[in-house]
Amino acid sequence: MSTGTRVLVLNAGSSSVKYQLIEMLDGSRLAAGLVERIGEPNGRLVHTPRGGPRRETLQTFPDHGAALKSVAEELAADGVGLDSPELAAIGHRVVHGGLRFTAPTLVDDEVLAEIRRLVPVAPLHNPANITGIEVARALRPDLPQIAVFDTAFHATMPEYAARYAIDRAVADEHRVRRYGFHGTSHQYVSRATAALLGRDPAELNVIVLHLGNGASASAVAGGVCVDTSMGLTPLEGLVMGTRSGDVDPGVVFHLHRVGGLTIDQIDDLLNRRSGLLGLCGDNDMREIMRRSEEGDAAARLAFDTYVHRLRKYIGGYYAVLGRVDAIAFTAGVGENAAPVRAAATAGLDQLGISVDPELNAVRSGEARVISPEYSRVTVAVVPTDEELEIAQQAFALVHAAG
Ligand SMILES: Nc1ncnc2c1ncn2[C@@H]1O[C@H](COP(=O)(O)OP(=O)(O)O)[C@@H](O)[C@H]1O
Ligand SMILES: CC(=O)OP(=O)(O)O
Ligand SMILES: [Mg+2]
Repeated sequence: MSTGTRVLVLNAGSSSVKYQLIEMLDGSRLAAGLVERIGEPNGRLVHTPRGGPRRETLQTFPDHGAALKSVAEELAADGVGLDSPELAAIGHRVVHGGLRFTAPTLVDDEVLAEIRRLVPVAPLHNPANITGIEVARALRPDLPQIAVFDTAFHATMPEYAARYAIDRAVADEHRVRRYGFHGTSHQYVSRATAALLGRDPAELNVIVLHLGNGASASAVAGGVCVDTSMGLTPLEGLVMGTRSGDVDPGVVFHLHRVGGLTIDQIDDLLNRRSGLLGLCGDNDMREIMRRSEEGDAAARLAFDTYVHRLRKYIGGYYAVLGRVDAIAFTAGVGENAAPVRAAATAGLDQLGISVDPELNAVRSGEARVISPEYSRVTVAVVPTDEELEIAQQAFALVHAAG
């Protein structure tokens, strides 16, 4: 077994790779960075070494392989290269683990083949995750490559929450059910919320709202996921940057039969050209808030539609849980967009949900409570840290195996 104490975490997205090199002895970041716009002419790599100034590289990264090679060079330049004996494992975010992968898993050829088999149900994500694993494996074939799945935390959902009400035999044959995603974040944030409140996660009921590019809500009862908004694929649920979230499946039939769109065109429409982008031409919440403050009607509608869907899930999960102790906002929008938090919780005092405008306006990278003392439900902003969670799970597996 490796005696290393560091884990490199790769979170490969469709056009980006986020990475962190973490020292597991104290959880500190030795380096962190992001490669974005992979495959486009104006690619960008931002690398931040521990303690040092961040370095930016503007160049074209034709594919994920090229991006990861540049990441390896940046790490080597800091003296913490991929060849370091202190590296214990490489942890990979893998979005869809299907029915089989409900725990962190050491990747071999057979596991990789199963992750590839799941590409049709995570077309935006699993292909990039696979590339990340393949490139990392080529660079360090001797190191354990460990996959940590977005779906894993949701495997505890009761069957009545996971099932769609469609013919059971058909559903079972094709493994059609709700899997849920962003599980690593929901798990981390629900625990961090308990820590913020000084409570035992086992006795806390939390609604977690992960609002990033993809967005999902979950109901977590005593540390266990009991429902989540994403489904067979990361398309169901909340309004997202470019994804529609919930639509009547009849919309698909109609667009095909009457609108003449092919299934692939509808897939592209709902996954890449809908959500905030489809409603107003922008998928960045900052831009949408700026435009709507200037009175732009399309941006205002996009904001209102986004918030309305969010409120429906908050109400729904309130009923699912029966008793809610905390609501936690996380990810890019949840952590930064105070107007979204305010609008999503406005007028819910009857449910014991209140937000203090001054606390809500505070900008900080720390977990913090934004509800007043009298609010029965604690509303909080709890920054997610999927990379740390992935590193911890990967490191624990390496040690358990050793
Ligand atoms: N200061 C901010 N105010 C409002 N929204 C923000 C802010 N910073 C980031 N965001 C939003 O966060 C989103 C990205 O969230 P993030 O969690 O980083 O996404 P992902 O990890 O899914 O790529 C973007 O759509 C952006 O609009
Ligand atoms: C599953 C998912 O939607 O992930 P992301 O938010 O990274 O797109
Ligand atoms: Mg994210």
